[in-house]
Amino acid sequence: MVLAVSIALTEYLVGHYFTHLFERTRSFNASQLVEMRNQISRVFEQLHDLDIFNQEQGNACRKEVFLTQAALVDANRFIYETALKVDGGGLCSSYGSESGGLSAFAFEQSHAGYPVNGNGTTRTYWFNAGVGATLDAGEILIRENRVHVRINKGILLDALALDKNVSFALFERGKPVPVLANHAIDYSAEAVATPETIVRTQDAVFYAYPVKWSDLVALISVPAAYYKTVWGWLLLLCVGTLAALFFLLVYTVSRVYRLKFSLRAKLKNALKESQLQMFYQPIVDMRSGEVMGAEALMRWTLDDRSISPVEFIPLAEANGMIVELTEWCCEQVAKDMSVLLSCTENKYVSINLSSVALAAPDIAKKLHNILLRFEIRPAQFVFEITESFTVAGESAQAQLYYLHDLGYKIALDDFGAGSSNLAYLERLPVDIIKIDKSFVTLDKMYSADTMWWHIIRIARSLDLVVIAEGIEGREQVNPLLDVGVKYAQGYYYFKPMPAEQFIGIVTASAGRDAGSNIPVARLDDTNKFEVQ
Ligand SMILES: Nc1nc2c(ncn2[C@@H]2O[C@H](COP(=O)(O)O[C@H]3[C@@H](O)[C@H](n4cnc5c(=O)[nH]c(N)nc54)O[C@@H]3COP(=O)(O)O)[C@@H](O)[C@H]2O)c(=O)[nH]1
Repeated sequence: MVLAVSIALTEYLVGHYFTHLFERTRSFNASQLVEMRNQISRVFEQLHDLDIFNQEQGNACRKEVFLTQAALVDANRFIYETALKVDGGGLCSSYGSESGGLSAFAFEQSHAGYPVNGNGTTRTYWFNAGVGATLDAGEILIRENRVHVRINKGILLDALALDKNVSFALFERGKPVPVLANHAIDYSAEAVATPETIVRTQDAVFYAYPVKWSDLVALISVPAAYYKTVWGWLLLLCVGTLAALFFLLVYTVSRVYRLKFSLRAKLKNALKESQLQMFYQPIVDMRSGEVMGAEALMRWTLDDRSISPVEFIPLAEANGMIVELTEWCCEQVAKDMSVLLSCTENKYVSINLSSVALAAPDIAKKLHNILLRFEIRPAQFVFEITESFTVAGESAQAQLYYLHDLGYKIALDDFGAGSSNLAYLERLPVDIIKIDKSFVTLDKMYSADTMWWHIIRIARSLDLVVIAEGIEGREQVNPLLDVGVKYAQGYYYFKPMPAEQFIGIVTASAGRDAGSNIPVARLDDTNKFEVQ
């Protein structure tokens, strides 16, 4: 896999490099070539003028003609030689004679050249890299009408500024000998036949493309070693990345593991160091707004950070601390609420009873003893259990009956969210069901025949008190009241709060009730549905 990825990356990078070279040489064909042609054109213009003048003077190879040309060659270092055609078929050369060093010009007789049209004239180029040709491999012959110029091919290739390991050559299609090359280059018929794709051989990597200004093909190549080097580095990079990812994974897992462990250790200290606190979320009679009671919810503040019970209760369940935590919770709630409950017979408070805690022998007895110590009336105390009760087994069920027989109320929390809630209604001594907040969201409230409506029908037929959880807006209230649900808990009414604040709210509303004739509801006797 690493191998495949590194090869794919190498192909991509080498391809990218070739595209870059391709763009560079293409722009050479455009801008650099234009610049080069401009320079050459200026020379040709002067030579044309000379040619016209010479024709007017009889068109012979006279001294002024070759002297003017020699001066031109002198002024333009890239020109080796210039020549004008004179009467009789000869060439008057800048070398100073009619034949001059112009044996190279004979090259045009035997080779076709590459015509390039522009500015109403045709300029023909001859390149030569072939063996035994009369035109030097390092030069280019150009002819326009009667004017001939032999220039240094470096003017073309130097402009490319290619790396020394990059070979660039122009080929005639099908001919393996380059007409122009910066240095020795192998011919790849496959690359020329499939332009703009990368072709690899044992020795080199090729990329070919057609040259716009002629029917030549440009072939770029780099040594195979270049490809291998890139591939080697990428392979190393892939292996390195994989190793780094592996170490990162190991590090993350070990960190999370350590954090969990330390959280567990910190939870053990939390009780001793008074980091735990009980909050109370009021439960309200939606008809009158009267606060009927509260659900006690545990809070843990560690280093100014509040840790959610969703995080630490399962941790306590897993490491055997849940019994200790539940006993502490029961005692704290009893401490916080005993005075209030003794003064307000119609109010109640509930605590959450984890099924794991309930599986512990004698937990029910211990909780009852705590509540006895604080003289809490069982009718004012509710134990909330959830669907996870299935894991608790026979003894948990027996303990729940024990509490119920003593007069405590049992509420089935998050009703509907779990899969075995209906079975609980048969098996367990349930007095109250709390409809899970996921069933009474606004979108579900106004659609007919949804689950919450069926839950209420079941509760009604079993004569159970129903509390709707998660009431966040006024819009959820009326549909619930319409079907006879009276009690609710949620942010619309109150968020969970410290004990003093809750006691303040209850005390204030009790005072108001006393003066305002609002009938004081009792959970015991108002919990029956008015049958419609
Ligand atoms: N065994 C124990 N379980 C406990 C105890 N204390 C809490 N818990 C359980 O932890 C769960 C998360 O509780 P918490 O973060 O406290 O969230 C409660 C409310 O704050 C929240 N809530 C109440 N009203 C709304 C609302 O309108 N919208 C909204 N999005 N959330 C709201 O719901 C949580 C109470 O849910 P429930 O218990 O299902 O009635 C939670 O499961 C607690 O039971 C503990 O001491 N022991």
